[in-house]
Amino acid sequence: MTTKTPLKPDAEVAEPAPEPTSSDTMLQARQEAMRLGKRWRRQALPLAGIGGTHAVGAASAALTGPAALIPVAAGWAATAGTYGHAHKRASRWDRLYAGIAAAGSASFQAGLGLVGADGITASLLWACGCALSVPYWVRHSEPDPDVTAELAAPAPPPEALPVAPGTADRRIRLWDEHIAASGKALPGSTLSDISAFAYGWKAKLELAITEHWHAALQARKSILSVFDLPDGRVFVEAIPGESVRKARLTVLTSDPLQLKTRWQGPGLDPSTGKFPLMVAADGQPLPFKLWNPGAGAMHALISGVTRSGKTKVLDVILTEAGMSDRVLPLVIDGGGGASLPQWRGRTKLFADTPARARKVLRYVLRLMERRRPAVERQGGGSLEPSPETPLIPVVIDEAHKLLMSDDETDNRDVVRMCERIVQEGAKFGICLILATQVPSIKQLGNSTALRDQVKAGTIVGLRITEKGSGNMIDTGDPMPEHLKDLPAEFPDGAPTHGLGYMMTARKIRARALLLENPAEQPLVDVPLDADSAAEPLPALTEEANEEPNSERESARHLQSLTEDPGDADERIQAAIDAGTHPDAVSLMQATGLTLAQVRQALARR
Ligand SMILES: Nc1ncnc2c1ncn2[C@@H]1O[C@H](COP(=O)(O)OP(=O)(O)OP(=O)(O)O)[C@@H](O)[C@H]1O
Repeated sequence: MTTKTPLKPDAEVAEPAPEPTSSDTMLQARQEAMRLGKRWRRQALPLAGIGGTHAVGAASAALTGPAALIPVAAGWAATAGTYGHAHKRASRWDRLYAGIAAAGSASFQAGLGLVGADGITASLLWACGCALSVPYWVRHSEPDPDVTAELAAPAPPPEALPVAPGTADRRIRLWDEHIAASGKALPGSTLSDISAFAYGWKAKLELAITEHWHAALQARKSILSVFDLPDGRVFVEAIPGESVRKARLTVLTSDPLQLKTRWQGPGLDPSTGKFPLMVAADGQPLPFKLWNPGAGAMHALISGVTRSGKTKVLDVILTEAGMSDRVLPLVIDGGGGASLPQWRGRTKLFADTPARARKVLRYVLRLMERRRPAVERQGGGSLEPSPETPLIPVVIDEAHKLLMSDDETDNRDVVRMCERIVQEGAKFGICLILATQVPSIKQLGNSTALRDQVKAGTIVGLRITEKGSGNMIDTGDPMPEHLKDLPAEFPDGAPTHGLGYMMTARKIRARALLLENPAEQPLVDVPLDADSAAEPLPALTEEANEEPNSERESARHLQSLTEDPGDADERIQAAIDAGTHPDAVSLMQATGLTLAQVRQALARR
């Protein structure tokens, strides 16, 4: 029986190599020398220069009479030519270096020509030349690329071929087929940079030319359907600074917001004024800003229906504030002391009736005046929160109860006071943090000033129940979903307390951090700055006849707040200039002043 040895392909049958001849060896040596010469020619240049100088000097020394000048003249000419070449293309320092090298070479040529190139002068020439070459070598320490070796190296394997259609990521296939195809929700769009995270995946979305990323927001329901997901699992957000055709897509395969995320301890960063308040659907924390470094205190509005979790949001804000060495919060509980009971006795001022609320607000307005000289002393700008000048956030829970007026209650004085705080307080380190049931101007006492200033700050929108009520949220970029569409329960039946949106750069569903018992947290006793401390604290104890609900008393309060009656006069003049009929009622409606103020102002005219 015979065994067959497998046949090798023809190319693999090796021929015996022929013996190298001496001319081959010479050729190889020359090629190697040329290769090295090409690679190291820059570094060898100074040595060639020193050698040339040596040769010129030696030749001149060997000759006698005027003939001795010929090599020196030729050497100087070559040196001058070299210097001229270097000078033309070099920087200032290179020119200086080339000049020193040329002068050195010429001097040595003359010196050697005069005294002869004996052992001492030649050694001196080489030693000085090498010393002079050191900066040049340092500068050209990198050899020239070894092109010859690179050409001789085997070619790298070709890059992997693109993935054949049909074998790409399943998500891209679904996208291309059901979203990006012609006639579908986002024709011509592409999905890229897909990355997974603990609860799903993210991708970069690029829409067809002429499209805006808002179109992707509209296509959210189609995307949910294509990826077979329940509502509230797809988010489209703008990418700051990128083209309007690009957006970030977040797809949740599970919902991390279903789990409560507990507050982890104080996180206020004094350098940014921020602390984490909510956790977004992709697991990222969303910070709340108490102040903007360099730009003053930030106002805020927290809104949501009863049991949506807004008091718990205030608990986190108050705890972060109370544990900081540069924040001194004041509390007004519009719920009669039942909304924020854990803060009674734990803040410098705690007001639980409308009359006490007014006292606190008036006190805050006086603090603004007390702090005015400090702002002037620092030459304008805003007071930066510090242990010496603490930020004073005035937190008002159930603020709508104190701001809205009806037939029986006139709260316009409270609105005026709050307006002044939001309009002027930021630079004095004083801000207003309001909690209402609905993010609407109506709940802010129909004050456009309050609405505008609060909108410029932070809005936390928790669940609401009526569509028309979210009019402070439905502006700017469209929301991924209306706050009224937020579910009351998660699929497992657990309530969605704390679920909502923070109107910051990221519009993504989020849930507030939960702090069960704020009373357990140790607070820092922050003293007021000297200017503010001079203002006596209001006594919040007396009960009798506290309610200034009558028109007369409201007007008196307003009058006390308007130090300059010219303010009312200016408003009235502006309203008349704008075409308002000059009767007291029309002017009252147009200016927001009380009837008494309007009458007084008209009497002054
Ligand atoms: N972020 C959260 N995570 C989990 N549970 C929360 C969260 N926020 C609030 N809750 C729970 O929801 C319930 C209601 O919260 P909270 O009192 O803050 O609501 P509210 O909107 O202020 O209600 P009300 O207007 O009636 O005062 C509380 O039992 C609280 O424990």
